Order: sequence, then C-alpha cells, then structure tokens
Amino acid sequence: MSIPVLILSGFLGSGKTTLLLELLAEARSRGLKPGILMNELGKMDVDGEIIGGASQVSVAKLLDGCVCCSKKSELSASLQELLSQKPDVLFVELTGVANPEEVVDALTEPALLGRVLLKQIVTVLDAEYTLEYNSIFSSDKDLVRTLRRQMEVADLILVNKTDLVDAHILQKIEKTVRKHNPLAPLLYTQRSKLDLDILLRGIEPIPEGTAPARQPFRVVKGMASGARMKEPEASEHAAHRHQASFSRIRTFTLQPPADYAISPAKLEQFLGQWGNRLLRAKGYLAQPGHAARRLLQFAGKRVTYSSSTYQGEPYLVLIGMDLDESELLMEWEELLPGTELPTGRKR
Ligand SMILES: Nc1nc2c(ncn2[C@@H]2O[C@H](COP(=O)(O)OP(=O)(O)OP(=O)(O)O)[C@@H](O)[C@H]2O)c(=O)[nH]1
Repeated sequence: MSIPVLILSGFLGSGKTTLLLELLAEARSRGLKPGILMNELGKMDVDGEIIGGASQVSVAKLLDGCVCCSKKSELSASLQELLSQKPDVLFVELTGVANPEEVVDALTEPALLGRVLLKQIVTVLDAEYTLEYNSIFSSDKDLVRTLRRQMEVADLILVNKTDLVDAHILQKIEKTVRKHNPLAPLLYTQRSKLDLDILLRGIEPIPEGTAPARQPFRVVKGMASGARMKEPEASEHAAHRHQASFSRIRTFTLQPPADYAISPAKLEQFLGQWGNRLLRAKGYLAQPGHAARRLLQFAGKRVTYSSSTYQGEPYLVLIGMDLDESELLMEWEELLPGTELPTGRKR
C-alpha cells in the first residue's frame, strides 16, 4: 500500500508551518499517524522545534539547504526513514524557495517508487507580499520564477493572511494566480484555516500487518507484442480507489525490455515532444556502446547522461503536468521498435 504524501509549498513566512500544525491536529483527531519532513534553509531548526513540541509524531529534518539542490540526495533517505516508522500519511513542508516538483522528483527514486503516492500539492501565498514578490520590478528573477512555479503546480492555493490586506488586493492576487494556474481551487484563509477534509479526505489509518507497496503504482511496459500498463492486483484496487491522487502532477514509470539499448537521439526526441507538460524525467537505461546502465536526467529541457552502478531493471520515470497517459503510451511504443540490442542487432 502506498503512503499518501501532501506537499506544503509557499514563500517564506506565508503560513506553511501554521497549516502543518492545523493538519497535525486534524490528523490526530482522525486517528492518523503522520510522518513529517521539514526542510529549513538555515541551520537553526525553528519550525522543527515548533512541530516537535506540538505533537508526538515522526519528524525528519533537512537543515541548512534546500531540497532542490544540496539536500536532494538526503531527501530520499529521510523519506525512507519516515516510511520505516509506518505512517498513514506524510506531510512535506518545503523551504520557501523550493520548487515542489523537485520533491516529486525525489519521490520517484528507486527506493521510494511505488511506496508513496503524491496526494496534493498545496501552495500557501502571503496576501501581504504576493504582489510585490511577483512584480518583476521589485523581485529578482529566480524568486519570481519560483513563486510562479509554486502557483503553477499547485492543486490547491491558499491566499493566507487575508486579515492584513484590503479586498482589492485580494482581487489582484486572484487575477495573478489565475494567469499561472486557472484550475486549482483558491481559498482565502487566515492563520491557514480551512476545511481540512479537502486535504485529508480518503486518507485512513492503515491496518496493522498491511504489506507495504513494493511495485511502482503506475508501470507502463514497452513490449515487443505491444505496450501494456500493469494492472493493480484485485486486492490493490480498493487501496487505489481511496488513495487516488488529486494532483495534476503525475508520475509515469516506463520500462523498456531489459536488454534493449535506446539511442540518445531517439530518447531525446521522445522527451522533447511534450513541451512544458513534461517537467522532469530520469531513469536508468541501457545505451548503445555502454555495458552498464546509464543514469539519464532531463531537467529544464536539457538531457544529461552519466555512468551508474545501478544493476536493477531499466526504467524511465516521467514527471508531468496534465500528461495524457494513452498518448504517452502510444509514443513510447513508437520509440521502442527503433531501439538497438547491445550487440548491434536491430529489433
Ligand atoms: N496576521 C497573520 N499572521 C499569520 C497568519 N498565518 C500565519 N501567520 C503568522 O506568520 C508567521 C509565519 O507563519 P509560518 O506558518 O511560520 O510561515 P511559514 O510559511 O512556515 O514560514 P517559513 O518557515 O519561514 O517559510 C507566524 O508568526 C504566524 O503566526 C495570518 O493569516 N495572519
């Protein structure tokens, strides 16, 4: 069974920790055991102290670095540590300058694939400062880009601290938000208070003895006889129903046949065709001329390859927003007939 993950993003001081405290209280009243991952930029673990003092829950902390960059490798290890304590739900609070998709990326590490399920990304906006942060005149480019990204990928947007601004500011914020995310529900909040059923609906205590999920929850296999999607076992269906992801960001795991080496040119053509809908891709694949699996990374529309010691089945994870599954599957099928066996034989 995969553990649902809620990602809390939003700029510094917008109200993420306040929301997390609300979520913890609600989770407790629902009999849920949460695990928390907190990421702080400074060395001082301020929020961890607040949370730790407030509840008896498993907390993992990544200090002095943003998960996007320096802490990325530790993120997967921390999440695994949290999972070993058998939580019913994971809350991940990001630093204000993190892109939520970077965490989604970490959720697709081999050790976590299929053990966690992204439920929703919540972005909290500070009503007092959002317009200023978003203005290209008063903010630096990176900051504006991050803020917009946080809005774009959100499944729910909270405009918080409404007590500090007038109604016309809220209207302007809504206009700005809608430019970047026309779909996500937008709520106005004070002290990050909302009907938390919106976030926790369908998350239930996991009965003792339930086996943890081992398989990727969405496996698409490329096969000579035609691609197919791995269907969940009958017993998994109920779990999948109530654990449905409500996120626009989805991950897909593509598995080429074990001994097919995919040429970089074809792979890049495949990756390039999704435009902005493909946020990131990575995986371990066989490549012509290389005996060992190669690590592929696709980020910011650039592809890089590096050597790896990975010895498992090859796979490619795609992280996309509004990616169409059947379209993806069709194109993946197209890609495979052109692949080459490592020996040079054509398929
Ligand atoms: N006036 C007002 N203050 C708020 C509201 N929500 C949160 N705060 C306060 O704003 C401050 C920052 O809130 P946090 O929840 O710590 O914000 P955060 O996003 O976790 O901040 P970082 O961890 O620095 O990124 C705290 O002092 C909160 O009590 C609100 O709706 N109105």
